Amino acid sequence: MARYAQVHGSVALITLTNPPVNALSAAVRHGITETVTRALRDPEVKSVVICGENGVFCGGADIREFAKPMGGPPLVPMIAAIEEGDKPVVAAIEGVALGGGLELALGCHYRIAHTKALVGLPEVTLGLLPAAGGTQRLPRLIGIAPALDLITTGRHVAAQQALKLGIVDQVTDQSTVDVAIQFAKQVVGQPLLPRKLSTQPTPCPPDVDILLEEAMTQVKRRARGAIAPVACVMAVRAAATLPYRAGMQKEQELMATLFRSSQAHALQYCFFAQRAVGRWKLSSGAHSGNSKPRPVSKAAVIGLGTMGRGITVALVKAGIAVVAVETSDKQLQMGKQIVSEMLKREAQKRNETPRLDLIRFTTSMLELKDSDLVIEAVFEDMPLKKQVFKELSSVCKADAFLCTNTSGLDVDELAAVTKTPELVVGMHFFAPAHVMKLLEVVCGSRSSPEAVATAMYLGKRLGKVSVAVGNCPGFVGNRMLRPYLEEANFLLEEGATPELVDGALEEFGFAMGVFRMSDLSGLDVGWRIRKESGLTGPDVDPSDPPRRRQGQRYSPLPDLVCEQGRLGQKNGRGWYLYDKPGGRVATPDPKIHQLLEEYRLKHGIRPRRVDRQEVVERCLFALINEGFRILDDGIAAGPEDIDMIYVFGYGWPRHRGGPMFYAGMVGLPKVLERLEHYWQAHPDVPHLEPSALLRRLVDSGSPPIDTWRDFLQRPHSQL
Ligand SMILES: CCCCCCCC(=O)CC(=O)SCCNC(=O)CCNC(=O)[C@H](O)C(C)(C)COP(=O)(O)OP(=O)(O)OC[C@H]1O[C@@H](n2cnc3c(N)ncnc32)[C@H](O)[C@@H]1OP(=O)(O)O
Ligand SMILES: NC(=O)C1=CN([C@@H]2O[C@H](COP(=O)(O)OP(=O)(O)OC[C@H]3O[C@@H](n4cnc5c(N)ncnc54)[C@H](O)[C@@H]3O)[C@@H](O)[C@H]2O)C=CC1
Repeated sequence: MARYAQVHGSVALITLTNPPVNALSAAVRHGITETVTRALRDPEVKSVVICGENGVFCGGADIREFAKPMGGPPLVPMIAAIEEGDKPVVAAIEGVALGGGLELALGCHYRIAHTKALVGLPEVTLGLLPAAGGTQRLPRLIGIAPALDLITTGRHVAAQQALKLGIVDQVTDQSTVDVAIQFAKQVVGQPLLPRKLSTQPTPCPPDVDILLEEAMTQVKRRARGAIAPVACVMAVRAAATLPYRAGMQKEQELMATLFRSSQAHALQYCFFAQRAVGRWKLSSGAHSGNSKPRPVSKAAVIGLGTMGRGITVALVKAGIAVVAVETSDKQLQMGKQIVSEMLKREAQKRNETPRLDLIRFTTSMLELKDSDLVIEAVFEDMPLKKQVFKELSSVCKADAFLCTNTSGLDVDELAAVTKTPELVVGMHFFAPAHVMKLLEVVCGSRSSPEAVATAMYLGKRLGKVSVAVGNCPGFVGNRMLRPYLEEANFLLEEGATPELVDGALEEFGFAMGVFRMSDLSGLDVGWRIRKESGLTGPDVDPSDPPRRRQGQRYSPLPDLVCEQGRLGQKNGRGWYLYDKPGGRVATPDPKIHQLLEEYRLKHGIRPRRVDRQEVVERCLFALINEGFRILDDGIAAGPEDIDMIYVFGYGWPRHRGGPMFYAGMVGLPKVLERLEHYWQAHPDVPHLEPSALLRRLVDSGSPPIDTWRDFLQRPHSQL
C-alpha cells in the first residue's frame, strides 16, 4: 500500500506502508502506480517525495511473492513512469533502500538519505540480479567499476559512502522527509532530463573491455559455481555496450533464467531459514517468543587456546567486558599477547581503538564472582571439564550462566556436577571464533528456557547465526561430519587420491575439500579422539581385523598419516605438502600416493577408478543420511536448522541451500536409491543404511521440505 498526502500546498508525499520493511508487494506496487499517476495529473502538485513508513524506505521486492504466480503491476514500467514524468520526484531514504527499493529510488530524479541509511542491490545474494533497471541505471549513475562491485557482491553501502559514490545527492541527520520536501520545492523548474538516468550515457573508461573481462574472471573464481554473480557481470556489460532499451532487454533475459534456477530457490530458502532458526522452541513449550534473555554485561572465558582467544575477541568487539582465565602465567601471557594482536588488527580494519581495557587477564578463578556468563574453552577432556565446572559452580554467583564450548561432549554430564544445572548450556563456536558466523546452542535436558534464550541472544549480539540443538555426541554439525570424513577415507582406500576427492567437493562448491580442511584443522585432533575411543593405539581390540573396529569398517589411513609425523598445514605436511609449516599453498605429495599404493597392496585392495559423481554421492549422501537421523532423533528442530549449521559453520555452498535442501532438490527417491546402492556394496558401513525418516518421506511421496517436521518420529524431543 502507499499513502498519499499533499503537503506544503505543492508537494505530493507518497509513503510506502508495508511493515516491517515496506517490501514492494503487489499491493504496494499498485499503491505506488496509483499515487504517482494522481500526483503527475494534479495541476496543484509541482513535485513529489517518496518515503517509507516507520523510518524504512524499502527492503526491495517482496521475496515471499517469488514462490507464487506474479500479480499486480510490474516494477519496470512502474519505475519508468516515475522517471518519465515531468515533475521532479525525490526519494527520502531512511533505514534501507535495498534491491527493488534502491531501483525505485534510482527511477526518482533525486535521492536524499539519512546519515544512518544503507543502500544496496543485494539481489545476487538471492540468486537474482537487480532486474528493475538496477543493472542499467546504476552504472549510468556511478560508472562501471563501482557498479560492478555493488551488483556482484550485493554489499550494503552506508549513506556517506553512497554520497561519495554519487548514489545519493545529499545526506542529512535531520528528518529526511522534511529535508526532502524542502528540496523538492527548490528543484521545481530545473531541467529534469539530466536527472533521468535511462537517458544518460554510461560513463566508460577507455579500457572498459579489459575491466569487464577481469571482473568476470574474478567473479567466476569467487562464485564457486554460483551463476547469479556471472549474470550480474553480463548485465553490467550490457549497460556499457548497449543502448538503454537493449540493455533492459538483456537484463530481463538474464533475470528470466535466474528466476527459474534451483540456485535462486536455494538462496531464497536460506534467506528465510536464517531468520527462522532464531525462532527456537523447546519440548517444554518454551520458545523464543515467551522466554526472555537475561542481560550479559560481564562475561568470562576459561582457557585462552585457539577457541578461547577468538571467543574473547568476539565478546570484546560486542562491547562486553571479559575476565579471561588461564592455568599459568606463561599461558596467560601468551594468550594475552595473541588476543591483543587480534583485537588491534580487528580495530584497525574498522578504524577504531582496540578495547583492551575491557579484558581482565588472570590465573585466578576467584575473579569470576561477578560474571554474568562464563564460557569454558579448556581442552576437550571430560574429567578436566568436570573439574572446571565444579569450581565454577562454587566461585561464580548463584545465577551465573555456565556455558561450555565443547565440540561434542555430554552437556548434561557437565551440568550434573554443578549446583545449577538449569543454568548450563553449550555454546559451540567454530574456529576462528571471532570470524565464523555459526553458534550451536546446545540445550541440555535441564537447561532452562532463560539459559537458552540468553545464549541465543548473546550469539546474536556477537553477530552470529545461533541455532538451538539437542545434546548428543557431536551435536548436529560434528555428528554429520563423521560419516562424511569416513567416506572420504574409504574412497582413498578404494582407489581415489586426496586431490580427486577434494576436487569433486570443491567443484560442488565447498571452499575446501575434506582433506584440505582436515589439514587446516590439524590431523592430530581427530587422531587424539580416535585414540581416546580405542579406535587406534594400544587400546585396540587385538581380535579386530586391521580394517575393522567395533564390528564396522574402519580405515586406519588417517592414523598412518599421523604416525608419519604429518599433522597437516601447521607442520607443512599432511594429506598434501605445503610451501612451509603454516603455509597455505598445498601441492599433491607423491609420498602420499606411495603410501596409498603400499597400503592397498598390503591389504589386498585392487584400486579402481573412482569418479567425481561417486565422491559427491558417497560423502554427501552419507552426511545427509545422518541429518535425517538427527531430525528423527529430535536433535535438530527442522531441516532449516541443519542447513544453516552447514552453510554458516562448514562452508556448504549457500547456492545449494544446505544439505537437507539439497537432498530435496536432488529428489529424495534418488538419494534413497543411491544410499541403498552403496549400502549393498558396503554392508559393513552402517552410516550408508538409509535412515527411517528418509524412507518414510519417500513412502509418503517425497513431500516438500517445509512439511518434513510432520513426519518426525520424536519432534523436538531433545530440545
Ligand atoms: C521476473 C521477475 C521480476 C522480479 C523483479 C525483482 C526486482 C528486484 O529488484 C528484486 C528484489 O528487490 S529482491 C529483494 C532485495 N532485497 C533484499 O534482499 C533485502 C532483504 N532484506 C534484508 O536484507 C533485511 O531484512 C533488512 C536489512 C531489510 C532488514 O533487516 P532486519 O534485521 O531489520 O530485519 P529482518 O529480520 O531481516 O526482516 C524483518 C522481517 O521482514 C522480512 N523481510 C525482509 N525483507 C524482505 C523482503 N524483501 N521481502 C519479504 N520479506 C522481507 C523478513 O523475512 C523478516 O520477517 P520474518 O522472517 O517473518 O521475521
Ligand atoms: N579448535 C577448534 O577448532 C574447536 C575446538 N572446540 C572446543 O573448544 C575447546 C578448546 O579447544 P581449543 O581452543 O582448540 O584448545 P587449545 O588446546 O587450543 O586450548 C585450550 C586452552 O585451555 C587452557 N586450559 C586448560 N585447562 C585449563 C584450566 N583448568 N583453566 C584455564 N585454562 C585451562 C590451556 O592452557 C589452553 O590454552 C575444546 O573443548 C574443543 O573441543 C570447539 C570448536 C572448534
